[in-house]
Amino acid sequence: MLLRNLRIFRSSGVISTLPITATKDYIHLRQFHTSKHLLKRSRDNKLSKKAQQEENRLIDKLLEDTDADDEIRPPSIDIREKKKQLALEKGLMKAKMTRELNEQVRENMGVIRGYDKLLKTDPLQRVKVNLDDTKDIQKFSDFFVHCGPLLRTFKNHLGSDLPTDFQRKIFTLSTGQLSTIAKGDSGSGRTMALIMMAMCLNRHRARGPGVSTLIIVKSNDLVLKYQQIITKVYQDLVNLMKTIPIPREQRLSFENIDEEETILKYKNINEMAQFLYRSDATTELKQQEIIAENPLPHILVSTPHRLLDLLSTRGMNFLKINNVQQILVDDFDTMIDPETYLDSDKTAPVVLLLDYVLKLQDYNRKHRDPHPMICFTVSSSCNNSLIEQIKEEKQWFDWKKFVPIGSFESPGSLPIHKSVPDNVSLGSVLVLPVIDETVSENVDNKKKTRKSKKKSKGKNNFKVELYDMTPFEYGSDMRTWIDKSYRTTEGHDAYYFKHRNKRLNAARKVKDIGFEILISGFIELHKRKELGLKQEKLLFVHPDSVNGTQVRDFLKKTKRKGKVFNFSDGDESFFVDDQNKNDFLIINSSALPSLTFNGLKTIVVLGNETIKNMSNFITIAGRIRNDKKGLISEDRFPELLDVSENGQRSLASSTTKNSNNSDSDKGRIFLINSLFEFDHYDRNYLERLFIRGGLVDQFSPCGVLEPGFDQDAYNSTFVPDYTFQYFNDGHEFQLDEE
Ligand SMILES: Nc1ncnc2c1ncn2[C@@H]1O[C@H](COP(=O)(O)OP(=O)(O)OP(=O)(O)O)[C@@H](O)[C@H]1O
Repeated sequence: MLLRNLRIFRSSGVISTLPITATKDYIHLRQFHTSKHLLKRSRDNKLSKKAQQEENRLIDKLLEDTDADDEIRPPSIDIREKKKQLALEKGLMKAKMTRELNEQVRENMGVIRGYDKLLKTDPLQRVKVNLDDTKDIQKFSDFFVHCGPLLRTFKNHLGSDLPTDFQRKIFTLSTGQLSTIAKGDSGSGRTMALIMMAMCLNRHRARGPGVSTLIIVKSNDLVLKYQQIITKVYQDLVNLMKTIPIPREQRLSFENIDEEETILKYKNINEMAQFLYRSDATTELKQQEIIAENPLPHILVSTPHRLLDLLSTRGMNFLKINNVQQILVDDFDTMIDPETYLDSDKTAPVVLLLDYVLKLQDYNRKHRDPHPMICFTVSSSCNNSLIEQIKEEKQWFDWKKFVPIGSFESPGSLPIHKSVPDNVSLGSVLVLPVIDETVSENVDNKKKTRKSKKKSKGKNNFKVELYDMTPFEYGSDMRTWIDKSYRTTEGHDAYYFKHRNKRLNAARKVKDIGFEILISGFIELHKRKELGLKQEKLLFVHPDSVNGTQVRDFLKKTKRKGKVFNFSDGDESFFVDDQNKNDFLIINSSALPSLTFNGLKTIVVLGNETIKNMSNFITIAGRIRNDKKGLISEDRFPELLDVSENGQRSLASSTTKNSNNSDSDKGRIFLINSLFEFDHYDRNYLERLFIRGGLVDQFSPCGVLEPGFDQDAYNSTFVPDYTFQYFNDGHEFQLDEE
């Protein structure tokens, strides 16, 4: 073989001699390299066409032989294989790098404070905020250019031009039209963020006419809240523009904005924004008339129900939402099943609406951003399975332009930081009804006097005793918290809700008595001077099974006045409005999301049943604000876990307290349950809520512990079904079913 090749080379006239040495391997190697080298040279030589053909034929043959004959192929240098291998590795490396970068972006976006130049990946390159790295404080104007006067109006409205941490994150993404599911704590400025994003948006010219921002909110009250804020800001803006005492042209250059690009181009509020909610026939008709006159408002705010009503009765030509630039959903998780999210038997109206609206969008348009930007705000109790489900089941997002805000992964599904802020303490009161001998004697006594008859009329034949529920000892071991929250068969929300529903199906009369016990308990509590409840205005939160007027009527017994919440009456400012002489504001727990009650310090919750689920619990507690603006500062949500060297997690900041709320800054929640009904499952539900809320601070309002609580019997009802194991770094653990 070797000799044959040598002959070929000689006959091609390219070489005359080839060094042959005694070592076989050396010959192979040397020959291989030399052959290749000479082959290349021979191709380069200017031979006659015929000679070249012959040359090529021979070269090809040689190459074939080279490939076929292992003897002359150097054992470890197969160039083609090597090349393939390299290409593969390069590809893999590139994919790995892209993955790593994406992960880095995703992680960093959770804590992003602005534009980080170093992370040059697709999503971040889209972010247009070009912040000076040395600048720590960003203002609204860093995110929204061309909105000078509007931002000035917002500044007047909020008393500040500094965004909250949550707002910084969501505004950063919106500058690049990046979609998000944004997790935010109570009072982090979520609602205001959406309002600003809608009002400061300049519609892409290429999109043509249409509704620019569709905002979907849970309740009628919330639509009214959006209406109130948007209308006020718009009016203030119009007034501001009227008062600027310089000619229009100069005014524009002075402000360095193009006025036509701002919302001032809309001639009136109806052109700028419209608000849809279910109401009486006249109001609904009025809403339709406004749409008919102004079919393309810049902003459309609606509840899912009302928009579905309109789309099904009037069709999509009536309301042009087929070409929106942004879809913003406030408190998305409160509109779906809070436990199973989309995996529920019933499709939630908001899901139906999003399916429909997003199908309507014209994806084939040839402008740069055909897919609308979508932002959902969600509460801090949401976990990763929400994003996973939406990814699996829905075509809503363009995932290439999606970055979540906040951490959806958490060790053991416990929150990384508190979700019930530490400006709130909770006292759990148990009410024991005791037969009141004096009243029952009077009732039984056939020979009652007229006076005693009068006295017993309308009075219960029981009195009440109040006790503190035994506070939960959280301990400092994270494994115990996880065990208690997730790993017991009977200690699950689904199990508890079934149990609770059975009780809710009881006869009306039984329920009424239960309710009466709770209110009587509150009346007794209210008398206790040391709690100072008589000097305060209180928020009364009640469950669906009673209505506000019932609660108000019962509360008359305290000789203080109550008012059932009505947004239109300006009840958000109930606690700071000195003109309002009522003492109690009464509201259903489902109506609470997104309401801001400035000055609120004390909440009374009527029974476990009022707390619908974890997210509702966070919402109730999140109504108490420690800041005059109505925000809750970030440091009120401290980290829950402190990972020590041995991988054990120790309690970072929260402890059980047995005080009557000595911290004057703290708000109080009085949760009232009837000892008559309160069983292990109720207690366990609370324990899980308290742990998952971030080890809620507890206080003891009554100073007397409940009688007869058997801690061992309770513990043995909720035994963990799983064990787990820590990895060295203390973060990871593995569940093993026992
Ligand atoms: N950047 C800001 N500067 C000052 N005040 C603000 C700012 N953002 C919002 N606020 C005010 O803080 C209060 C709460 O804001 P907002 O309702 O947006 O919070 P939220 O996160 O939606 O609260 P919730 O827990 O009710 O959902 C409002 O009165 C609002 O006007």
